[in-house]
Amino acid sequence: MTAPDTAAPASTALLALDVGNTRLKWALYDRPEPGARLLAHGVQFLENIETLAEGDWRALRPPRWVLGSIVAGAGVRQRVEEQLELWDAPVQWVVPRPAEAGLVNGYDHPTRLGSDRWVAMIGARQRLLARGEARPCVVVMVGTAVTVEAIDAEGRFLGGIILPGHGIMLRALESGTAGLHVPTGEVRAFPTNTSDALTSGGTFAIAGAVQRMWDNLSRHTGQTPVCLMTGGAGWKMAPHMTVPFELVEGLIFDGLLAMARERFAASMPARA
Ligand SMILES: Nc1ncnc2c1ncn2[C@@H]1O[C@H](COP(=O)(O)OP(=O)(O)O)[C@@H](O)[C@H]1O
Ligand SMILES: CC(C)(COP(=O)(O)O)[C@@H](O)C(=O)NCCC(=O)O
Ligand SMILES: [K+]
Repeated sequence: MTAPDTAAPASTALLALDVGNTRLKWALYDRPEPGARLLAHGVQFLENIETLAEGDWRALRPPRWVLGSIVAGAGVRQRVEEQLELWDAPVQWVVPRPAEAGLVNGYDHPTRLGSDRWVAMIGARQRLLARGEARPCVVVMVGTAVTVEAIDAEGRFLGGIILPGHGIMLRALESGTAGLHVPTGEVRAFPTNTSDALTSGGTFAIAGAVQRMWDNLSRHTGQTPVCLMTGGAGWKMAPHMTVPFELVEGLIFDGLLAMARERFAASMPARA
């Protein structure tokens, strides 16, 4: 039996969430698969989560599915879930698996990997495959923390590193010393004042860490890796990188769409 043409079409919209330690990023798509149309998107600092249901989300097309990555704590998760009560759609929070969407998880305990790292790597792998580049890949995420992951040409996540982001590095130095309370400086090759010394130090630490992982992966695979960089503070690093890289927005959302296809596409209404 087919539904009459006059019936209102059921929503096939997907709300994708990326909840980090500083900000919640969200994107609403018309369907749960790569290539879906972006209907709306936004970002809120975690302290403003309570405004979402009455604010940004109020007039949205109601999603049928909600798929999210969260690395913030249980309290934040609870607060996000309260806002999601606006709709009937239950939320699925990603838990990294041993393998998913073409990627194999090399972590000792796969579920202990940050879900944002797993989802971004799936997004990176999909992006490379879509353009026919099954090459080793370094994935850099510059957020509250910085993560640098290594994936080989076959889609195996070999391992990755975690280091403090710009803000945490500065706050750590400020709180651990007497003489480092200074304004933000410039990145210089040879800093000659405290502000520039701190800003350059943090930037070189991140750029150097990426260089090191890129070298490790080159040596391990014997191939030249692709480097994809994403995250809220990626633009700050872009002028100072020492390996060839691409700054890509929304790697996490690419990953969430690929996972959504595997989870939800089967329950999509057949297209005319
Ligand atoms: N408007 C902005 N101005 C300056 N820095 C920003 C801005 N937005 C984001 N950032 C930087 O990006 C980081 C947050 O990036 P994001 O990817 O949202 O992190 P997370 O996923 O950890 O919440 C902040 O720690 C800050 O360094
Ligand atoms: C490393 C992270 C803190 C990064 O968080 P973010 O900067 O995106 O807020 C997060 O991915 C996390 O909590 N990971 C769990 C531990 C791990 O990945 O090994
Ligand atoms: K993140």
